[in-house]
Amino acid sequence: MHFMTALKAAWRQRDSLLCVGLDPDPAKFPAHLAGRPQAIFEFCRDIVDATADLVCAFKPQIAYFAAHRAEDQLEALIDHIHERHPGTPVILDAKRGDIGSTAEQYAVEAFERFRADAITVNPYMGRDSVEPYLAYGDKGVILLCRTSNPGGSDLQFLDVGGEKLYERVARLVAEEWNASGNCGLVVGATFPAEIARVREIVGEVPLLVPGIGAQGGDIAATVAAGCTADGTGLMINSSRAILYAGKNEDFAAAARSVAQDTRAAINAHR
Ligand SMILES: O=C(O)c1cc(=O)[nH]c(=O)n1[C@@H]1O[C@H](COP(=O)(O)O)[C@@H](O)[C@H]1O
Repeated sequence: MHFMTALKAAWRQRDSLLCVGLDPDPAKFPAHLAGRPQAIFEFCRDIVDATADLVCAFKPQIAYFAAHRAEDQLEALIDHIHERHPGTPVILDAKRGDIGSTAEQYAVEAFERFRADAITVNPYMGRDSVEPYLAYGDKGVILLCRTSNPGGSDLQFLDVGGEKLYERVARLVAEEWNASGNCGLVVGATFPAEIARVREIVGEVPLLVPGIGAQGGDIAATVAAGCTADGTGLMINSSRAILYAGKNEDFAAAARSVAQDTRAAINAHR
């Protein structure tokens, strides 16, 4: 299924703009998982099973798996999501960016090895570095635009001939790179004014918005700035605040409870 079709269905069917980020850090796992060879998979699987009916997407962050030589567990996790929770889009957060021939390999990795429905990509190297992902017409390509971190301003806020660099990225994506309708943009919840500006530039293009929860972004301001006229258009990501809500064997139930509250807080402002 086309990533955008699945995303729109998930927004509607789950009544949710919440994306749960899967950033597994074994140092923060409940004690009963210590030393288990598949702990990363088991932790994420239980979070996924406890929250799937509440989300519009899951976003596994590849570094948290690769750092622990656990790419096989990432593969198993994405397979699990597709099999047990069909129709739930999986965004592989890899923030790739390289010359075309290398990008082709990254695209194979994301879409064929890991079977992700979408990937995050850094647009800094320009169009030919993004084309290998765009060539998978049914997969989502979500480009960094105005990132949530303080240092994002170092480059993204530079004036590039009468507009800021992040505005140029938004315009390029909306007007040129999105010919197949499979692009999205990353805009941090920590910068609601820029979410509004990006929404103004890109029309209905979906925005992945990390930065609520642990990074302190404002849910009400994010929703007000970024929703489209039909009350959708956003994948609002929270990772640590949901994953580590509980510290014991009931961690998945604790995660569900925070995910429920977060979805309700988002929906209260749509
Ligand atoms: O592309 C991303 O997902 C991303 C972009 C950005 O600007 N800021 C940002 O925090 N992220 C990711 O979103 C997640 C945020 O995690 P929490 O702060 O724990 O909710 C992490 O996986 C980050 O890598």
